[in-house]
Amino acid sequence: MSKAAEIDIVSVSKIYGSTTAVHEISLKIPAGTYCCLLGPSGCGKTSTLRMIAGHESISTGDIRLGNSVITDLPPARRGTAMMFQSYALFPHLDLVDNVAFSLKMKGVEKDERRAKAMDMLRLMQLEAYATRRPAQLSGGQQQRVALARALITDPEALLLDEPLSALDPFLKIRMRAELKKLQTSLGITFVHVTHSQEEAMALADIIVIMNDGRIEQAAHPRVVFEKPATAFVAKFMGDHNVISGRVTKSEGDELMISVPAGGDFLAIGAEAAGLTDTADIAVRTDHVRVAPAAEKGLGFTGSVSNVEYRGSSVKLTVNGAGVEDFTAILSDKDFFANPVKVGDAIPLSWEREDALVLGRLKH
Ligand SMILES: Nc1ncnc2c1ncn2[C@@H]1O[C@H](COP(=O)(O)OP(=O)(O)OP(=O)(O)O)[C@@H](O)[C@H]1O
Repeated sequence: MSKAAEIDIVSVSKIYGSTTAVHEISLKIPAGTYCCLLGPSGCGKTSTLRMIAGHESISTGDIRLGNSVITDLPPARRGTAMMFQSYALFPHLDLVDNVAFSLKMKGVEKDERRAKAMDMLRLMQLEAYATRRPAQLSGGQQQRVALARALITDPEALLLDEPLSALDPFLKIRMRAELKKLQTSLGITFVHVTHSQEEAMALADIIVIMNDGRIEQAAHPRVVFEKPATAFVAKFMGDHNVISGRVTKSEGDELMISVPAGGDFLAIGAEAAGLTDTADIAVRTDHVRVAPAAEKGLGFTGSVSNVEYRGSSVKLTVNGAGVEDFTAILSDKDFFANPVKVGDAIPLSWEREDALVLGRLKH
């Protein structure tokens, strides 16, 4: 296998006619990283991946792989390989010929390319199926053939477009673990497009959250979860309540907002200093307690609108203080020690460090 390479995306845009699908994004993906591009449908993930692969031209900006600028190189000369959502296997060829295909295109002589294809099939634990055709394999096995076919070119970076989406939920989780193991053992850079938060959290060293052609945050999953950079990230990743209001006090990293026709809420964060007009704050759903607030701005009293039992936890939805559909996730133990029902008025509160000031993207 060849060495991993850093991918450096510098002010890259993608414009299709009158649609700007990607707006001047910049991103460094360190060599050997498992990177997930995550976001809702139409946010520009696939366009970004296809520009790295060379299947889509770059409207403005540059992409580097290791020390080379690959912006204008054809896909086969970039040092990248792409695995497609549909796997794109040839139905009439057996596995060896499917896997060896790109070497045949490069003019590699038959014995050599078949030997290399067998090595790849062995790596994917598919050597016993070498003479089968794709239709004679399960979904998970087909996915491994597609991986073998992409990896036979010794890429410095493997690009995967929704690689798990065709699999049933059980297989999805198994293949997810296999992808991670493969990336760790090969040590090459993986860039994986997904719209699943759970998939990205499970796999990535870096999650890149995209919205409307822009990067909202690029960070380790734990950072994204604990310190969402923007209201979009906090809402998209879930597990946070986002409260928006008018700034009434901003001192150092502390901020107080007032919700229209509602309560006042306190939050902390370095972004506080720059916000003078309106601001968004995030409150962790799993750190909310059913108890009066110890300090002004760290809670409110509301009416329970929904109670959802989830096994180890219970999800409460509460409206009050000008805030709608505020979520509190309680452990089953805490909930059943003091159960509440729809229509009850309850106090909710949290600690200072559980309310964060969110930043805003500069457009
Ligand atoms: N060939 C094209 N011509 C015109 N517009 C396009 C083309 N490909 C994509 N777009 C538009 O660019 C935007 C981004 O599309 P893209 O496929 O990159 O998003 P995505 O995040 O991968 O979405 P999905 O998860 O649905 O695949 C969308 O508005 C889409 O309609």
